[in-house]
Amino acid sequence: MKKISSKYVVWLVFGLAFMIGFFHRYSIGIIADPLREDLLLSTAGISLLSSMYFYTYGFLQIPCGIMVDAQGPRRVVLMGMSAVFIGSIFFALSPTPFLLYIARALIGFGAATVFTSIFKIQALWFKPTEFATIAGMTAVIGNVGGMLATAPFYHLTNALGWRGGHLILAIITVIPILIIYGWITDRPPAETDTKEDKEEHKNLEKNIEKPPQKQPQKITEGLKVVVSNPYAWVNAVILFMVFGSYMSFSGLWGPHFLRYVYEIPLEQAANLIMIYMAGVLIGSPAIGMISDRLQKRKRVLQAALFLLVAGWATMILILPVFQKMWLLMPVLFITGAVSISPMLCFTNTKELIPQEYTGIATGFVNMAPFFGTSVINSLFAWFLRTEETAATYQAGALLFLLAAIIGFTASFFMKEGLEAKVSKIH
Ligand SMILES: NCCCC[C@H](N)C(=O)NCC(=O)O
Repeated sequence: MKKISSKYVVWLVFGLAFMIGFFHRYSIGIIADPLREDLLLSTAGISLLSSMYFYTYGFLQIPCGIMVDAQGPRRVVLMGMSAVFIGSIFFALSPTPFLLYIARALIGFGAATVFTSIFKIQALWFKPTEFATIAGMTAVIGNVGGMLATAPFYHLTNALGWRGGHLILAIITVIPILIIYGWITDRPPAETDTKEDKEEHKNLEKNIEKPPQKQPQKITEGLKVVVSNPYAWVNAVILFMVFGSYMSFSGLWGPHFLRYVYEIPLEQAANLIMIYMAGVLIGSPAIGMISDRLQKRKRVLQAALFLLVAGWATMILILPVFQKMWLLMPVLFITGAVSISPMLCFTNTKELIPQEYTGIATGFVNMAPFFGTSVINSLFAWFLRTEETAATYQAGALLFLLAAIIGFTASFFMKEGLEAKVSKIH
């Protein structure tokens, strides 16, 4: 069977898998009420059900990265998406909460394989000078999945119920499985029709299809290379702080922070979070593109993190004094746009680690945002332990400012890695 030779189509198919995984991440909130009614789940049970995904996803990042480097992204994603498929069917048919938890963990396990795989695909198919742009687009495609899990999923489950909704998700999951199985290779195929592809593949010669390496000593060696690299740790710190705050703000505390501190109804606050998310969606590819154009990761990230510090300071300390809503909107948008800038940390890590270990490196740094979110969420809750007021929300939100300052400071310890890669290719 003739294989796909367009890097954009390959990326898009892996992107669809990433989108499906992201969809599941945010899908429980919408179906919480019917789940409560049908399976008598308590609020704690709903929260555990949602968390099952995050725990498996976070903890499996390194093992998934190891598998990706050893087996190649194609096989790993085929296995992962099959787990998502089976998990979705189990979820849809589950007669008891226990089976529902197992199904959710299976979905989390499957979804966990995709991020490290898509980064490996990007490393094998795209030029180093395109990497940050395509990584930014990957974040967009994931977030679109997250957005589809809101109103559109609400309407779907209204029409078909939560079981029907999950059966539809299972059917959609078959699409990337079939395309990846039949038409996609890990690396650009040696045979290709178009002149552009031939030219491009000549530049990425070392990536041309060859069997993946499987030696076990490679795994230990890869882990050693990644964990002993101080710059991978710097990137992990930035991701822990900045993505931890981003997920904590957009996923949990943001609406209530705006509601109390700006004295607005919760519905308006939730709409304002959409402005922050619009910033994320536009900022992600824009920052990647700027970084690729300038061929700089560190400087671009520093500039973005400086704006992030300014954005949080304005939103938390300055604007509440004046209560100017028309000023809050652009500040939210800009803060969202620069909150996603640490996507450059994945790119930077990939550039500092040999390509054969891109999977392990991506998995290693991608654990940080998940731990960051749980730590920041808990610390924020500590500020609200006695009462929920504008003052306690403002105090909790200072964590975001502090995290941005730490992230900005850490960015001075980054090492630029793109120049070396570009000079090797030309
Ligand atoms: N709203 C969730 C934040 C996700 C951060 C980032 N865009 C991303 O894709 N991270 C990798 C992942 O595995 O989620």
